[in-house]
Amino acid sequence: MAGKQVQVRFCVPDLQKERANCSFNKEEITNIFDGGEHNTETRRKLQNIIFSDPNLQDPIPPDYMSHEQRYENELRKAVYVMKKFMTDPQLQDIGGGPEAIKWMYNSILRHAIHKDGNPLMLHFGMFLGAIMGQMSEEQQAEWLPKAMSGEIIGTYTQTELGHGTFLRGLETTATYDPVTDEFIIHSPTITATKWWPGGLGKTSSFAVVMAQLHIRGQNYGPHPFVVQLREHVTHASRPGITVGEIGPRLGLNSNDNGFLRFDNVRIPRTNMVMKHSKVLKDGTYVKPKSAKLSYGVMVLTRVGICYDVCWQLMRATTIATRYAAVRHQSELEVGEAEPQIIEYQTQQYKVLPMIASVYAIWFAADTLRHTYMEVQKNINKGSDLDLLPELHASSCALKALFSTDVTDGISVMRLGCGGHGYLASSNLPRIYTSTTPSQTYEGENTVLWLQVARFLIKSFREASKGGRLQPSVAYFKNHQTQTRRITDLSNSGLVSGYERSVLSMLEAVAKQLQQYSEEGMRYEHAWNACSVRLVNVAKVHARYIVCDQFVKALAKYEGSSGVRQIMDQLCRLYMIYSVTNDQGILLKSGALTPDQCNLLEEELGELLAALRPEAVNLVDAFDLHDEVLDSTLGAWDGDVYNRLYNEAMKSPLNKVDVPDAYYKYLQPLMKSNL
Ligand SMILES: CCC/C=C/C(=O)SCCNC(=O)CCNC(=O)[C@H](O)C(C)(C)COP(=O)([O-])OP(=O)([O-])OC[C@H]1O[C@@H](n2cnc3c(N)ncnc32)[C@H](O)[C@@H]1OP(=O)([O-])[O-]
Ligand SMILES: Cc1cc2nc3c(=O)[nH]c(=O)nc-3n(C[C@H](O)[C@H](O)[C@H](O)COP(=O)(O)OP(=O)(O)OC[C@H]3O[C@@H](n4cnc5c(N)ncnc54)[C@H](O)[C@@H]3O)c2cc1C
Repeated sequence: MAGKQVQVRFCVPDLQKERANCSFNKEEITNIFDGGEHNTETRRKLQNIIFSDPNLQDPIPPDYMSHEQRYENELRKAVYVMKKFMTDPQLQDIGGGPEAIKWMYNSILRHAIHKDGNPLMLHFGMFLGAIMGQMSEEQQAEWLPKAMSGEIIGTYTQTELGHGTFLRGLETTATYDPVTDEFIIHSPTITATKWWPGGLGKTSSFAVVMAQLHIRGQNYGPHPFVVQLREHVTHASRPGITVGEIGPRLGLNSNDNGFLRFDNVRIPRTNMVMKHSKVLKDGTYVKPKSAKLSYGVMVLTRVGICYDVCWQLMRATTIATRYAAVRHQSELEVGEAEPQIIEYQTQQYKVLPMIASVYAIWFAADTLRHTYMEVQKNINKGSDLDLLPELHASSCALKALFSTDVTDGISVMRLGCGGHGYLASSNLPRIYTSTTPSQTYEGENTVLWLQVARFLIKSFREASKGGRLQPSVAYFKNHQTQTRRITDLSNSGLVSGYERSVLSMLEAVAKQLQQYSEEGMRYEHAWNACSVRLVNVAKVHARYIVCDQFVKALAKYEGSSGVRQIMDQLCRLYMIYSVTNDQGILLKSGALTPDQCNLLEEELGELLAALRPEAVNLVDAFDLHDEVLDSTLGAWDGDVYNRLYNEAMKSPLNKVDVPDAYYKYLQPLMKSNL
């Protein structure tokens, strides 16, 4: 919706009623998701400035624009935002400049400005991420100011036509020529063509390129290099560079995801990204502390995705919950007025566990972010990298779990809005199409689950030998002495049920791996033959992490009793929702009995009823501006039917009563049948 309005405080009677009684302080919850009162204040100031700026509005709804118009419109806004942040005095007051742009693009506000992708997204995300996280200090001094000011625009090009997942299989080469002190970047085959990177097609003048490093005939594996793709000023693609856009996609079509080929393009040796590995002038290769440090930008982005999908779930739950309070349908009692659909327990079961999931995701993402910062600190200090496997496994687990949960959750929110949820103006289709690729990019989820399983199996074997365990698998140490069944159904009891199920699943799959090996199967094939089970155990371990973090976050919470109480209920709901969904697994492992499952299902119904009166207040507490929601069904005022009608009026087909197509096609047909 091309919204012009700012927050309207009128709301329909259904929502007035929902908002009349609220048992908790909404602002306290808003502050949690902003990361503190100060951030809430900054965000609100920022959104007031941004949303009242006519230059950041869309001239027509993007759904009615062509591919080129969408790209141009988003690029116009992205560049305007950059200029505005550099010059607008109102924004200097709240800390304008490049850091603030980065802050804004790493917040939920980016979804309000750019409705379906942003050609500069990769610049602010992975290009700057590679400069700041992967370049030496001298390199940063050279590249960072140019990238921050927009003098150069960059992207991150790793995936090729032939290989996305298997990085060691990348075909682009960077061959060192000691005579000229240059690397030669080359795409030897069609499958070596870089394919997918955001902002690559028409926007970026530079790229971080992942290529196999060759020195004197030896391959040192994939490493990052900075390559200039387009000329300054004219922006023409440079000699030896073939670059363009890859065409329409399921969503995110305002971005210019691109392809790129190199024909023996020479770059200075110092364009190799050299914080971790280096190549000296004489061709000596200096090894990094860990070969996987060059994968660091991906790890950072996986952490970012956990937050990003959480914002998408906040948007979808806000829309579906408000709509469920406004929509009346069918009857609970024959002859009575049609109830709000949120009165149906099945509707509550759609929205409330997803609201609880927002909290669960947020707390686990926060812990992951702290682990990331800890590892970064250690890398910068040059200290040991003990926590690197933990960070890798947890970031893979949570990125895979949250991207799946949220994509599924958004789909449930859309279905929960009936037919209107299918309309573009509800914004649920676009929220879905811009979230579902997070299951593929930054590591295809099945592949990430298998990385988690690798870590689990290794840790399980370590535990059996009494070895050192990383924090997320510290619970493995008890596995030989523990009985399987849990006796109490408290939150910590249920967390323990997950632990025991993971251990039981691991025990079984480790046994199967062992058996295959003893039968003479090579380990890799035994692994493949067990991989469905391995993925399953990785998923249960990930759910364990999230449940455990939710319980721990609440144990530390020091806010008001009202907020504490509602979060306790949400945590309990998340636990029971998860356990009852996974009951087959918990029953099979012997952690739960059927009677215990019945008790939990009863409690689930009670929790839904207890939380139902707070549903609208809970989503209000996310404090999402109408521009962030961009939805006919989810706006704060709940004026759903007028909004739906007004949006329909914007369809270009409604400009005339009888369209030209009638005269061209239909009239001849209808005439001939007269
Ligand atoms: C936002 C929108 C924009 C989107 C952008 C993109 O999509 S950009 C494109 C995004 N593209 C993708 O995301 C591509 C996804 N693919 C990949 O990330 C990798 O190819 C891989 C991780 C699947 C395998 O890598 P491999 O074949 O090199 O490794 P291996 O399996 O042989 O394991 C060897 C050891 O390395 C360990 N280890 C591995 N990674 C890490 C790490 N990051 N840190 C630390 N450790 C790591 C692993 O645990 C194992 O340890 P162990 O057990 O020996 O102690
Ligand atoms: C919207 C979008 C934006 C993107 N942006 C960028 C970008 O900016 N920069 C960039 O470099 N890339 C980008 N990508 C590419 C993305 O990172 C890759 O698509 C992703 O890593 C998956 O790789 P693939 O496409 O080669 O899939 P494949 O690896 O070919 O996966 C296909 C199937 O094979 C299975 N499979 C593969 N390997 C294994 C295995 N070892 N074990 C079991 N199953 C396996 C997978 O599970 C999957 O089911 C983007 C992709 C999308 C969709």
